Amino acid sequence: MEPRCEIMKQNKKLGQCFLKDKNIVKKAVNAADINKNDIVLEIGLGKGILTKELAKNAKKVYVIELDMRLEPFAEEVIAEYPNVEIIWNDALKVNLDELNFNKIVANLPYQISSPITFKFLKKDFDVAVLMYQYEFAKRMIAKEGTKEYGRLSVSVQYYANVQFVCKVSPSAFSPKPKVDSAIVKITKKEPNELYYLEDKEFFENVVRALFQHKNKTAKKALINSCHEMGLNRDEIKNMIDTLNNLNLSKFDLNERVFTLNIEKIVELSNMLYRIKNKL
Ligand SMILES: C[S@@+](CC[C@H](N)C(=O)[O-])C[C@H]1O[C@@H](n2cnc3c(N)ncnc32)[C@H](O)[C@@H]1O
Repeated sequence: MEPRCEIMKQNKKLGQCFLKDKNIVKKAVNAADINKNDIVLEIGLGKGILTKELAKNAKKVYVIELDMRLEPFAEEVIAEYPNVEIIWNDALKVNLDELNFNKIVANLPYQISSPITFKFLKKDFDVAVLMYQYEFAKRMIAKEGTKEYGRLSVSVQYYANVQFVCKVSPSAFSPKPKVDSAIVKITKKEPNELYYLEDKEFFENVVRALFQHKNKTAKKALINSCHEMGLNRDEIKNMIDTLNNLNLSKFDLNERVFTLNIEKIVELSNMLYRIKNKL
């Protein structure tokens, strides 16, 4: 008998464009180099096309899926691959610390791309191979000086090395999405590879403040978005004066924000933090 889901209406709000191209599925699994020691986390079961390929190669696969209408597909997958465990929940609400995985592979629901990526970056893992909307992937891997470089690029590349695997056309999915997609490979940096930060939260606030005005000079961006750092205009102006007087920094506050590399942004954040807290 045809599974119930064959007549299920796919929910676009849940990003339900399921993969049908097996070559793309294999590319994702190969990019993650899945082997029998791996415990893999996948977000979004769909009809299980990616889950099955992962389960064939891995020791165990956890899949977090929100839509319980997909249960018949889950039953079919588990009958064939008992090393699959489905967690019926919103991936944004699941406590990932309770799952012991070392790799992540997923054709993500694009509406949660940003929050789920930041949730992953807080975790330790060997590698994540993830499908994103193409434009989002380009922003993730963008380098300073390009038009795609922004808050996402800095926030992700601070914690991880990001590599473009391949572009994926709408015809790889059913139904076809209106946009191109891309597979990206994310490798977390080791703690000793990370630039030293005085304060993570303050760094995030500085990045947010700067990239609200990425075509302006760093000085103007900081003044215009001072509230993002919990400061008023006089306070930030005084801090900038102090910074200029110190004349220690490796950068020029008259540089445009989108030309600042991560090292310079970290340095700027640390200097401002020290001035603010009189350290
Ligand atoms: C793009 S489809 C991918 C499905 C399947 N892995 C594939 O490649 O064909 C995204 C899947 O994520 C599920 N989903 C959407 N939002 C979710 C959320 N917040 N938490 C968990 N699953 C979610 C959808 O129901 C859908 O099955």
